[in-house]
Amino acid sequence: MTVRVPAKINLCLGVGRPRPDGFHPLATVYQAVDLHDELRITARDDGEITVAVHTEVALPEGSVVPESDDNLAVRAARLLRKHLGDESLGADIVIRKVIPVAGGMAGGSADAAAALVGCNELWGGGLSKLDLEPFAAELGSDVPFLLHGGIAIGGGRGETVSPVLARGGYHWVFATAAEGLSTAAVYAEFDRLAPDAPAEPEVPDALLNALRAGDAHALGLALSNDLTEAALSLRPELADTLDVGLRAGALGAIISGSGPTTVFLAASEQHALDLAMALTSAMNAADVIQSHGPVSGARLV
Ligand SMILES: C[C@@](CO)(OP(=O)(O)O)[C@H](O)COP(=O)(O)OP(=O)(O)OC[C@H]1O[C@@H](n2ccc(N)nc2=O)[C@H](O)[C@@H]1O
Ligand SMILES: Nc1ncnc2c1ncn2[C@@H]1O[C@H](COP(=O)(O)OP(=O)(O)O)[C@@H](O)[C@H]1O
Repeated sequence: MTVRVPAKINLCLGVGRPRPDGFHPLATVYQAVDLHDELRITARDDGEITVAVHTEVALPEGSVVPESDDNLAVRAARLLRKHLGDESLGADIVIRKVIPVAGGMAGGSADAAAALVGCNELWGGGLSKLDLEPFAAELGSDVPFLLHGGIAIGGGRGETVSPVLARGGYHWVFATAAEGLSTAAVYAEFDRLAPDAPAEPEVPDALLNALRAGDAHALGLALSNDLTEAALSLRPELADTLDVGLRAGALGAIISGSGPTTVFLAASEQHALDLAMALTSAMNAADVIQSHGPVSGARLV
């Protein structure tokens, strides 16, 4: 069986001061975008769960996608099996990795969501996506969103998702970086730079109004990310990439999640092509990718 699962971007990312458990309260709006990993999963009846990764993107320096029990897809399969209570259930998982690794686009979380959906089907678990949500949340803060996809508000530490009234589709350009960024390191830098962050961050009304109206120009102006300063402090050169996109007429430019991928909103497919050309010519990105969203979450094909 094959499962396709998208990457995500955060249209806004409001971050509060850390909770007693160390996680940061978030007020974010996720959008799933047309950049997919694919998992082929076959059943085995000896209780073994294996993973192989075929990487179709340049891996950032120093990054690896583990082909071991540390892979988030394997952790997801093991967690589901524990719930189903049958140790003889096994699977061979082959990941075709297209989502940039350690880029702030939730590629590992996407694979975890896909493994939950695929193994549930393969092993006859009979669980709905809603039933899978608690397992998703245990695996990572942005895994529940990737079960559903589309556009959704993320609250709590990112794991509680609720739908957003939105219309229209959006054209995006992504610029990836040669070196990944650790999510935990960016949050730690945020704590250093913003000791007075609010206890309860909020989603800006302007963003929700832009989505309700399907207005790309208004959305471009409303894009925001509270981790920007922290990501730029660790990677100052990302400011140049954001500048290149804005000078080339992007409706908005932000860092994706904890970075280092940068995200640019275009007015049309042709405009996205122009932006992509400008970003490629500037030669400060590892790769430049055109995409669109929203798209649906993890699904069997
Ligand atoms: C920043 C975001 C924005 O959507 O995405 P990425 O840039 O990683 O894709 C997410 O908050 C990342 O979510 P995810 O990658 O699932 O994080 P987790 O595995 O739950 O946690 C990894 C580490 O990030 C920090 N963390 C994560 C979420 C959160 N609300 N507060 C945190 O402080 C913690 O240090 C934690 O140990
Ligand atoms: N299936 C997977 N795909 C990608 N990374 C994974 C996977 N399983 C574990 N990881 C680990 O998670 C780290 C974060 O990767 P990723 O989810 O791609 O980025 P981000 O958290 O920035 O969105 C990687 O450096 C990798 O070591």
